[in-house]
Amino acid sequence: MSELLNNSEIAAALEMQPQWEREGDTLVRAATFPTFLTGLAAINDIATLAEEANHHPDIDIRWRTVHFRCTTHSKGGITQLDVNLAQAIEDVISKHQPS
Ligand SMILES: C[C@H](O)[C@H](O)[C@H]1CNC2=NC(N)=NC(=O)C2=N1
Repeated sequence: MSELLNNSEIAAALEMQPQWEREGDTLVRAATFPTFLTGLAAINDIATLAEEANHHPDIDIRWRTVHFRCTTHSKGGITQLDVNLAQAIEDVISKHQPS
């Protein structure tokens, strides 16, 4: 699960997650929320999932826009853990958007 993915595996994962992009050894996503506090509520939910997975995104909060970066620091690149985390983050982002 935490072995480095090759380029085609990463490309296939991104096909499933079109909101995410690859920046070198990291999967990245910028999400804009209705309010600053909504963004923080989403981050709180993501933090719980990250703790459960023992795999954590890098998070950069810019008012209502939150930048997520997923990479496996201990491996120095992208693993299935990052793909799974990106999917979990995407699900939380969707839940915190206006219906
Ligand atoms: C001991 C090590 O820090 C832990 O296994 C986890 C914590 N969360 C982590 N998160 C991420 N993104 N990469 C890691 O290598 C990682 N390691």
